[in-house]
Amino acid sequence: MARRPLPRILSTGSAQIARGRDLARTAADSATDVLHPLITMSRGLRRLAAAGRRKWADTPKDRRGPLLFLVASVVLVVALVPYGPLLAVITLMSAAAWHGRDRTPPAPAGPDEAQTKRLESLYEALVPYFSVPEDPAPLYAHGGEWEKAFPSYEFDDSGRVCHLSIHYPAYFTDGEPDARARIEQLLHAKSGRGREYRFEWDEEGNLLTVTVLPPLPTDVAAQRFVTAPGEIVLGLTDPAGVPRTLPLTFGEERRDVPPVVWRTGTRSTEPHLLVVGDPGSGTTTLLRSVVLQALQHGDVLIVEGGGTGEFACLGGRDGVLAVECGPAGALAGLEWAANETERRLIAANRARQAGHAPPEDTRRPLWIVLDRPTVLGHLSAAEGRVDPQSLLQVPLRHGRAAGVTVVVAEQFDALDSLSDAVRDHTRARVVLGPASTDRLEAVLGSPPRTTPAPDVPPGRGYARLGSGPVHRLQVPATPDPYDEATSETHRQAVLSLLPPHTAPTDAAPAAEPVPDPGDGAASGMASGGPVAAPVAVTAEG
Ligand SMILES: Nc1ncnc2c1ncn2[C@@H]1O[C@H](COP(=O)(O)OP(=O)(O)OP(=O)(O)O)[C@@H](O)[C@H]1O
Repeated sequence: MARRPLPRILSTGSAQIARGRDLARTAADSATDVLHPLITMSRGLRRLAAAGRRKWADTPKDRRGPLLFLVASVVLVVALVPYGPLLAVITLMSAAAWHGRDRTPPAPAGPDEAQTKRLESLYEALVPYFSVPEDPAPLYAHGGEWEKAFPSYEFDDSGRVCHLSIHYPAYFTDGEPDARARIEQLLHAKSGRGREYRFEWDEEGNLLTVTVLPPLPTDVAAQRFVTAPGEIVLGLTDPAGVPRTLPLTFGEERRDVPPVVWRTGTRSTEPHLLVVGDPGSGTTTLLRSVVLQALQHGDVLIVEGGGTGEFACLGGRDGVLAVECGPAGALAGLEWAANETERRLIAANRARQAGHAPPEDTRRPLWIVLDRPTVLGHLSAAEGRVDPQSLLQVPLRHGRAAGVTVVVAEQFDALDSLSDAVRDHTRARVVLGPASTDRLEAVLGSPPRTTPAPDVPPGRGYARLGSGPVHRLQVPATPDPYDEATSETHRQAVLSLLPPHTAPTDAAPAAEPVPDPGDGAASGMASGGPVAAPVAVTAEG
């Protein structure tokens, strides 16, 4: 069958639209040129009127009468003098033209002397990397023109480069990570250490863009985030990295900030999280923040290997199944969680086969949160018990389908002791604290596009969800409210997020939960869940 030609409107439409747009732009430019004096004068009249209004407002009330009289007299005299009104109009228009002139100072023509020196020094430093002797017209040569190599640049108030575009020759091996790393290190050192840089390589355009990143805000306190069920805010990041923002309160202020949101649940592609850091980097704080968010819609079992009672504030609260601090309690709790995962799977499977919706008691999300499980593994081995991590296999492998999420925090030096199941199934990753690029790559699977900063506040690091990009991260301050060093503002912020204490089911009075550093007895337990939660853990201790 012969193909019918496109209607004319479709084939020539875009050309006509483009021509029309050009005509409109030319007409607008000409009109602006012709009307320029008028625009200037009307702007001047507006400014004069505003000045008059200000003067009138500033004049004390008792002097307004004489002032009005003076103005009226001047108007009368001008009106009576020959050619007075004409002269007055000419004077007024001249004054308006003078006041309405464009007063924006002309942009500086180029960099000043010190800035030029910096750019020259950067250019010279790049010459050995971006030139080869065979190049007949090298873009980079000693004593060459840096203006051609750096099409755009910006300086901060301290006179250091904060943005730079760099053209490089097409033969530079920008696809090789080592070659890139050499250039990035050099630029980092020459542009000023102690700041974080982002390097964007445009391989098609042979253009490298270097941007200095402002520090992420550290004044974000724990608070309720506006998120959907199953979404967990890990922290804040750069605006360029994520598609959405969250309205957050900073004391009295409210600001929209870009968050790193981790989606959990049955549709999540990264159903479990691993957090790694050095001591004091803020891993426990991140876990506390995750637990407070998880408790909004689910039940949480907490296993604390550090034994410092940093989750004591959560003991005995609604939704907190147990806070376990020792090997015996941890093993009992994790065994229960593994059985519960299997039970949920079987129940959901049976319901599916019968053509029913999954039963109600399999739908409430269950969270298993472990802080430093390798310590418990060590203690368990000493007592001749199994490693608690071995009980995580089922929740890690089948948790996604059963609504069970596992969160593990561990220190760098114990990473080797993490089980294969933990390493294979935790596809959401966070690294906190100062870490070299190699360490970051080892945990996140990809280096960040930014240079790691040498000094970072607690809670600062990087996050990567699955195979997505590496984001800079600042965790909201969620300290232990029972810690004496915690400020009153932060204590109140965390306390306000805690669920209410679980109503006692027997006559025993509700006691304030105290972590038991001894044999692993549960420090605070409650049956907040719809199924037989590890109350047995409590009884067995
Ligand atoms: N995001 C944060 N914002 C502000 N302060 C934080 C943040 N994260 C942690 N801190 C502070 O840093 C200190 C250490 O935090 P945290 O206990 O969470 O670290 P950690 O990595 O678990 O180390 P450790 O295992 O030694 O306890 C605490 O005083 C805590 O209040």
